[in-house]
Amino acid sequence: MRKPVHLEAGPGDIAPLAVAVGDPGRADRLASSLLEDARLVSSARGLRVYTGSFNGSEVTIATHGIGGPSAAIVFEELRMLGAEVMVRLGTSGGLSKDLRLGDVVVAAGAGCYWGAGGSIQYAGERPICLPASPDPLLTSRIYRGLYTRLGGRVVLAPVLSSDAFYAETPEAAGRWSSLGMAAVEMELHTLFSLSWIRGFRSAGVLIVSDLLHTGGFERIDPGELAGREVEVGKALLEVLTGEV
Ligand SMILES: CSC[C@H]1O[C@H](OP(=O)(O)O)[C@H](O)[C@@H]1O
Ligand SMILES: Nc1ncnc2[nH]cnc12
Repeated sequence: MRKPVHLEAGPGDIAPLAVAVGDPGRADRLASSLLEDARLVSSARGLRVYTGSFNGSEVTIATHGIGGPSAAIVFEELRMLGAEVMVRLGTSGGLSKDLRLGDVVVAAGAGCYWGAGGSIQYAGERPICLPASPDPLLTSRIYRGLYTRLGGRVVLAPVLSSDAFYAETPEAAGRWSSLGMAAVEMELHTLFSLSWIRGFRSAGVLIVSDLLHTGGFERIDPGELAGREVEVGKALLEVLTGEV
């Protein structure tokens, strides 16, 4: 197996259980609010990675940056350093009219534009469609655990991983929604595809931070999002480190 060339962490710095986030500020918040004895094990390129403990279990909280290609490098290197389970805790734009700001989407799968996110380059010379599905048992456990802990504001549905945040339009959002996807984000197609290629378990949990179906790109208040990240992060870590 190759050695990491981006993360500065070494052997023993990464826990088997990793929560991955796009925003380094979210990694800071989750580590300081939820982990005991958190230590910063990498900050190369501003992608801060912490390892500490939650409920007596060792956990890594890692930043993967924005977009599939950046995220793929971090997922690959976390795997090289010993991660066996990776759960992305991200934000997303709501496509389904049933979603409100702050709701949570647990990803049942991820679509993408053909060739997006760097994933296609893993598919070989005559590209095939990679299976972009999370670990089904882990996903079911997370969905049930979050539904109970977050008072039901949780849906289980496929999402779209886009490569172009500012190219999204209400029309595109309507089309994606009509194809069955509840929310749009940017890295889960890459995470799910890689999980089967590299042999780790994955799942995706997304807080709805903006609504695309309203046409106005309505966005959550930053303070409310920060609080919701910690609330959802705590519930997620309880599920991931608990029994069953
Ligand atoms: C809001 S900019 C796009 C950025 O946000 C989403 O996830 P995260 O909040 O974890 O960064 C999306 O997937 C992109 O990474
Ligand atoms: N509209 C959106 N598109 C992609 N990623 C997002 N993350 C939060 N909102 C998003």
